[in-house]
Amino acid sequence: MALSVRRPSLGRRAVPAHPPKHVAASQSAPAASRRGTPVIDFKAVEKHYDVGAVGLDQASFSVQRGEFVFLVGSTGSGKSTIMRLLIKELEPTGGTIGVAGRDLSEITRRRVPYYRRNIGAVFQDFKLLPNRTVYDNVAYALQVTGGSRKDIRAKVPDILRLTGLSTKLHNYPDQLSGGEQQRVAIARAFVNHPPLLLADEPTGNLDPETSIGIMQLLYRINKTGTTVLVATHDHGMVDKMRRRVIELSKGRIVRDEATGLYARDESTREFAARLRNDAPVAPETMAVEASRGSRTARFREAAAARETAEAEATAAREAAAQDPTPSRK
Ligand SMILES: Nc1ncnc2c1ncn2[C@@H]1O[C@H](COP(=O)(O)OP(=O)(O)OP(=O)(O)O)[C@@H](O)[C@H]1O
Repeated sequence: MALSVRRPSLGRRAVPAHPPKHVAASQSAPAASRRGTPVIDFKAVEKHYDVGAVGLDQASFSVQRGEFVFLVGSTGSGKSTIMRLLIKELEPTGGTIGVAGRDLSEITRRRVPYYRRNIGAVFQDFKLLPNRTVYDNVAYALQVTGGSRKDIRAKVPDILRLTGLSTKLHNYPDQLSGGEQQRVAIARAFVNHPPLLLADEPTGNLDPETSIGIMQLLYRINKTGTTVLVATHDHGMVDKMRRRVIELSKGRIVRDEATGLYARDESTREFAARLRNDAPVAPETMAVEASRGSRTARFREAAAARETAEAEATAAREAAAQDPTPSRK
């Protein structure tokens, strides 16, 4: 279940060069206290690699059951580190990580394979077994977790139908397109119906059309109640889906929006400052404004409020004109 460090891919949109150091995570994300035990709970998590590289720096965020969350950020910002910590391929150097209420530091090495059964993982490079058919690749995931033959016969065709692979079950991976191979990888990750699905650059090697199909599939899986965490550079996808977005920069969480874009939306003040070539707005203010919704949405709200006020004033004028009662001085 190795997660490899991603190589930068072309066409990525840069995140701000100097994002705010601290942004209160979950400013617009669901409040954990209101919604029970989070599926993922990072508290001040640090990951410093032996060579001195910072993987994560005081990262705190939580994800509730059934959420669909994008992790975004430039290359080396810490997305894969989060994924690898979640599957216990890495240990944090500080802070605590909870999964479904369980402190991961309490899971012994021997118990890690059992823990991982609750997590489906999908990677950019598919990691399929080349000498096994589609059916066997998926069945294998059940075999290694002790699934019976009956279990396999019942579950594999089901998941192949869900992932649109029913006609490809006898194909080998090299007889499939990239998108189909990724579907097999998702089928394999989801055949046990894990409550948590992690996808690290699931559309990284795929063309835009195929990427949409893969995202739709992840969305469908999310609709079954599975919590989905996707690390991606695919800004088109993030912008289309309008789901929760957590942005990392140099291991820090710099943005957490309930329905975000890939790149932080520009606030009205930032826009004005840019137009006037003013002094920059304080980053904390920008982040708070950004978390309140897009500029377009605010313009629409303001216009709607103006229209309502005008309609009310007109109605009041008309009512006054029809009212024969003289007004008291
Ligand atoms: N095994 C490792 N040993 C040393 N440093 C590492 C290791 N893995 C990651 N790092 C460093 O930790 C930081 C975060 O890396 P990580 O792979 O989490 O970033 P990322 O956001 O997933 O990047 P990408 O988008 O390129 O996949 C980077 O500076 C990276 O060089």
